[in-house]
Amino acid sequence: MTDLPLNPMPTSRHFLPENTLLLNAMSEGVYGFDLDGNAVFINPAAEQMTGWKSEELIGKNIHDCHHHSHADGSHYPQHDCPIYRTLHDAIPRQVSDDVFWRKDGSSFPVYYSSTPVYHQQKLVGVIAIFRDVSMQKHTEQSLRQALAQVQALSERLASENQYLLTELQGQQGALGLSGNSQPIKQLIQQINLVANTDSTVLICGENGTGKELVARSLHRLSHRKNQPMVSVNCAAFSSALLESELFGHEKGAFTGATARRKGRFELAHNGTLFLDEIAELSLSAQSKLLRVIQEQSFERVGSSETISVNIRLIAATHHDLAARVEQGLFRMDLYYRLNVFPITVPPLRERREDIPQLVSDLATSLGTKLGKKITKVSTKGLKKLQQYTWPGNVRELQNLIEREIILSPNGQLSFNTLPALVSAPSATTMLTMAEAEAAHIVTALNATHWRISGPQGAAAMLNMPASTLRSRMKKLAITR
Ligand SMILES: Nc1ncnc2c1ncn2[C@@H]1O[C@H](COP(=O)(O)OP(=O)(O)OP(=O)(O)O)[C@@H](O)[C@H]1O
Repeated sequence: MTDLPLNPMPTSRHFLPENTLLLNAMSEGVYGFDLDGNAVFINPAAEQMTGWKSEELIGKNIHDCHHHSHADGSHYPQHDCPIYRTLHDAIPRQVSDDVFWRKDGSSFPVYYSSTPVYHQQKLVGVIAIFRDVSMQKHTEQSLRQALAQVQALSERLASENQYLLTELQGQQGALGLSGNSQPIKQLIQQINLVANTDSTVLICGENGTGKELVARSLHRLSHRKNQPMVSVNCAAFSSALLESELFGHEKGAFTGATARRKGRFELAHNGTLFLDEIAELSLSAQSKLLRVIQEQSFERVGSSETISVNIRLIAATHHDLAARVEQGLFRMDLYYRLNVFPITVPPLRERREDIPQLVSDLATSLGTKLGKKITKVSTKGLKKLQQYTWPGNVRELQNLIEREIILSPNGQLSFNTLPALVSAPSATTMLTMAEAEAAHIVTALNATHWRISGPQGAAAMLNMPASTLRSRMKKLAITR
């Protein structure tokens, strides 16, 4: 019988001899080290990653073979190596910013762990498990580069946006509202008074006077300016569609509702909701709107879940809303809810002195849009513009200037091509405003064979919606 020492010295066989099959099958590299730091076990994955064969390394100091230098090539002393530190203090470690050197002198980034191994409660060595993380590092690097590009782009966009906003403000004055007449000054004063409150504003005025521009100014001057301003043209939707447009809908709420959709109220949360052509709301939509204004909450079409929102409401109409209340077409309670702070945008014919500045500002911005530099506007032409009644207001003037710029060969606007109806009646044949307007409408009707709507109709010629033309005809008692 051979005498066995009381505490036999552990050998490599104590390194998991039963588990070598399992270790050999692992895709991570596995090294076993004895207490001197010499290799006692190497699996095939480690061989493949480093290029060193097991038989070339067993019994040798692995640190000297492929952990001798840092990634930058500087010396890596063995006592600094986390694996060897584990051999001495038995503390497990994980490292993700190191490299291993291959037999051929190249290196690869590794993630590794060093774990102490015990036999009969005595430390006998360390197991190091490592993975080649070149791919991950490469992907990480690409992602970092992509992120840096996205950040640079978004910074550029933000500064371009800031630049464009400044340009726009420079071109059109603080509010984008050209004009210096008393009515415009009063309008700007009202805007400044109410902009930074949460009060509902009702903007009234004829078509093309600048109601939407006023709404945008109110939003831009409010504390909500960095939140969205969401616009809805109530005349553009049928009453059924308008409800889902305003309040959103659940999937399957109606035929064609193939997905859940947020409504404009939800989209405008914390911002401003601009309801244009408010008079066109159906009575059913009016009562729903009233509830939202009262409770600041609503349900999506097809849902019973109540959604709360914080919204500043601005409404606009070219109709006389009070008259529509009298006619039973508009709910009185909603009218009072909307009419908290009414603003009336004056028609262009009541502020003709603004026409020169409007022409100058509009010609500059339209010239830029059309790629033409406008150098001159004839005084005779300007006078003609100031004598016209402008039923289509600033929009009509804008369209006229655009046409004139397109037709002008030399960057000079003379307005010679204006139809006869634009020229002023002589002093002896001076008409009242209503007479002039009626005459203008009748001329357009005659020219279109009394067709009101459609692209060949008088409304299109006058740059106004057919409904507006009909109501003007009614007001001015124009019949065929
Ligand atoms: N004071 C102004 N200064 C410069 N541009 C203006 C002014 N008023 C209106 N405009 C321009 O005229 C056009 C018509 O204005 P806007 O759409 O705001 O009118 P609106 O009253 O909302 O018209 P509608 O009732 O038809 O919706 C816009 O292009 C707008 O920028």
